[in-house]
Amino acid sequence: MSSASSNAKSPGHPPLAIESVAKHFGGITAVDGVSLSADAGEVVGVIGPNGSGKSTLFNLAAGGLKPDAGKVRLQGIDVTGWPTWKIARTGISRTFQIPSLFINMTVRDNLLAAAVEGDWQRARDRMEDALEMLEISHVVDNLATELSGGQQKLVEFGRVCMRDPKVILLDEVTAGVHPNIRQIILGAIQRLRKTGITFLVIEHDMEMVKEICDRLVVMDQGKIVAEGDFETIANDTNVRKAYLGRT
Ligand SMILES: Nc1ncnc2c1ncn2[C@@H]1O[C@H](COP(=O)(O)OP(=O)(O)OP(=O)(O)O)[C@@H](O)[C@H]1O
Repeated sequence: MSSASSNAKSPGHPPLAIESVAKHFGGITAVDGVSLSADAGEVVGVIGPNGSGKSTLFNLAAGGLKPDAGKVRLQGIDVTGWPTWKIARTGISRTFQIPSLFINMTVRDNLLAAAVEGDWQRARDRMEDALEMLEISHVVDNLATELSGGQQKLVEFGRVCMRDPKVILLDEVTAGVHPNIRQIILGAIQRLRKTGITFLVIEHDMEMVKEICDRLVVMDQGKIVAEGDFETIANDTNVRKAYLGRT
């Protein structure tokens, strides 16, 4: 797991800064000039109705997509348009709504395959930490196909931890999982944020958002329409319009 010192803020540079990014798909504007930055150890919730641009924003930050305009900076380094593997090695790592594991490999090999360092002892230590934190040590020799959907989400979270991340993007990580697994995930986020890791989380589960997020940004039609703490957002008219539609 990363140490607090290795995730220390570079002076003047937030861990993650997204600056006026935009992405179009043909005639559709999926993300329309979004700016967002997050501090070390902060958990920022990204919410909004279906199709509002949340996943596209994650893809722009993590390298799955290249923005048509704008910049993504990681601790001040311009990583805009870098390939996913290079961005992951630099420190932004993400999970997907549907876990993307190597299904015919064991949990152990799935974790070790995500290691970024050539030092195998450190990689094994990091794996042991992840297995213990996520309470999946007992399935370490199981194939990914033998796991429940919730356990697969835990392994995907573990794979992110193997990459020594500074910023973790979680895409609906607790959707559809058993309450016990949800608690394990919440505990892991709390533990990792204390080491200085920054989180951006896409969530539809408002209880989770209320429990874990320091700040929320609300997206609608590719733009940020509101920003603030849970109470502020819950009472914001733009947010109600976004979720309930316009008259
Ligand atoms: N690869 C693509 N090609 C064409 N249009 C796309 C593509 N990806 C996303 N879109 C469109 O961009 C808009 C934003 O989609 P996006 O998936 O980012 O929204 P979202 O907020 O993550 O939605 P959800 O909550 O349903 O996952 C939608 O209109 C979607 O149809």
